[in-house]
Amino acid sequence: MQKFVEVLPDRQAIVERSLFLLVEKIQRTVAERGQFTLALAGGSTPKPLYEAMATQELPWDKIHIFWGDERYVAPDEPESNQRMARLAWLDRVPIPASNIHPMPTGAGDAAADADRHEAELRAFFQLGAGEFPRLDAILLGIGDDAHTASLFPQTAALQVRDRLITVGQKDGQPRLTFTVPLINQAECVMFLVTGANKQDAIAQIFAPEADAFTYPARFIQPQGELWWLFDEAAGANL
Ligand SMILES: O=C(O)[C@H](O)[C@@H](O)[C@H](O)[C@H](O)COP(=O)(O)O
Repeated sequence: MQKFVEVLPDRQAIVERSLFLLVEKIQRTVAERGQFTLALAGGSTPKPLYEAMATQELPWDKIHIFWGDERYVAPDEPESNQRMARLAWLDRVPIPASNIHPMPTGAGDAAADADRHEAELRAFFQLGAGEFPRLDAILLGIGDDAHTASLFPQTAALQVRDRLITVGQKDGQPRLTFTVPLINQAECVMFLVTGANKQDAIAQIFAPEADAFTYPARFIQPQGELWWLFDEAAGANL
């Protein structure tokens, strides 16, 4: 694993830096392998990056979009991560509809939809039993409780090691989420973190010793590159 930690002046600087890194990776990977697989973070932090991605001239037919987690709501609900990314970005570029792979939330049963998405990913990546796909990039955020994706503290999702997709729980509400092993298989994981309210979580995530079940982002140790992009407020104690 190669780890990169950058504290940037503000949110706009994070947008510009992450845009540069992502566009460069997309162009290089598509040139080398003809495809780029990217999983999006939800929440509010990445939205300006998604808006900036919508302005880029990229080989959209070679880019496949996934989500690292999804609230268990319909895709037209305000809390939907899929809805945010489509409005900010995907509806504004000529990416084929078949290149967009949202987490299903329509079965009325989160576990059934998790199984369905697991099967979709296994088919897309043509996986054999027990294999995990290596996504080219996974974008992630951090909650002020040090959760990432929908891997929340002291939840069963943190222990799942034999699946790609599982059901996370936030305050008793189900969410679909990438598992720790799926995230850690990635070529590149990029955390985008802003705001002073994340300082304590970051301190625990970067501490030499701390309990990963209490601070779940500590479980994220990808095979490839690990990028942490902070604004000064979030990265003040680094
Ligand atoms: O579905 C979600 O909400 C995200 O995937 C979640 O993990 C998010 O990245 C963090 O909670 C940070 O959220 P903010 O960017 O809004 O601070």
